[in-house]
Amino acid sequence: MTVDEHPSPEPDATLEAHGAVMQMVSGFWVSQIVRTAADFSLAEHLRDGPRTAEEIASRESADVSATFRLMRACVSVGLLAFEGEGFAGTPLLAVLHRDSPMSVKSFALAQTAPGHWLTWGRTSDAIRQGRSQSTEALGKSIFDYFAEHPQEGALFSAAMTDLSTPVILEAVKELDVTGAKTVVDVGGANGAFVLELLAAHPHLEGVVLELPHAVPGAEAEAKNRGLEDRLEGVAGDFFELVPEGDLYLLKYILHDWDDESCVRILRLCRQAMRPGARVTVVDMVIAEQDGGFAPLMDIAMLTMLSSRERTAAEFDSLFEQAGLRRVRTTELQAPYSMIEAVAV
Ligand SMILES: C[S@@+](CC[C@H](N)C(=O)[O-])C[C@H]1O[C@@H](n2cnc3c(N)ncnc32)[C@H](O)[C@@H]1O
Repeated sequence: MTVDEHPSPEPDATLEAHGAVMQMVSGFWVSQIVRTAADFSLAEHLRDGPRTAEEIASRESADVSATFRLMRACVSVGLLAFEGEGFAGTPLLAVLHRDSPMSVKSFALAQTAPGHWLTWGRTSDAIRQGRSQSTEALGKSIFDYFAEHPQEGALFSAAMTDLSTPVILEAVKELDVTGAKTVVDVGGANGAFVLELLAAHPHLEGVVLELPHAVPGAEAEAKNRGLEDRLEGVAGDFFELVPEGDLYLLKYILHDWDDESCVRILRLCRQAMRPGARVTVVDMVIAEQDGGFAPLMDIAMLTMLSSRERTAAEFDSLFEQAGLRRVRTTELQAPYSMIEAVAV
């Protein structure tokens, strides 16, 4: 049905629906307000107690009146509360602190940085054409863009740690590493997954296979955690060569790629696997009729990378084509699952 053929007026249109959809549409204002709160380090400045807009503006070299207006808007979205003449942080603000164990600061900054922001602006074109719009928006794929904009690339790697931490903590508890010595984090960004596993199991050694621009981030994170002696950063391309190992971690990797590319990555893991080795995939598992978070990520994957979230059957098909067989699926916090596979 075209728009012109649509019956009008729409009988179900209510004031509540008007308000709810208005709120959805202005969601991007909120994204930018949260980004700016992170950019101006409000969580860090307010950690030890309330402060006035003048104090924040002076610390951040910003306009006083505009800073007041930003902070007032932060009250509207629940990050701040009015406190006397100034503002205090709420529990929501606490996770914008860079040192919070549950920090989402890098994620807030990365999602609103040009690589994602400009590409998301072309979502209608992504749906019309059924493919990513990063070339139109950025002139290249997002990973090539990050290689040319290393600061934004580093921010993305840190954002992946933010996004991943709760899921990693669960996965590490569930993952059986018996018999494994070398763990390869394939496209591991800052290595958050493998480093958490190394911390839990002192007999393990880790490798982060990453694009050259992302390897220093993994090495720095290993050093931060005092694990640099047990982690090797390998600059490479997982479409060309995957290092030998006993356990392969592919977290949020397969959802970045089309089926053919996924099979190629998995086949290279299969070829490099030592006897008895396993591949562990952590990704969302989507259902055909899914009304949760996974369909939103699915659109992000389409728009950014021409890729997708997959059903359990679609993962099985990838494994089969790569000479692997699924042996275990563990549901992590919805909609994530950990899927383990072995060589056929
Ligand atoms: C969505 S992120 C996932 C990062 C990490 N596994 C996690 O879950 O936090 C995808 C990662 O794959 C890396 N990557 C992309 N193409 C690659 C390639 N050809 N070879 C190696 N790494 C690659 C990116 O640099 C990025 O860090």
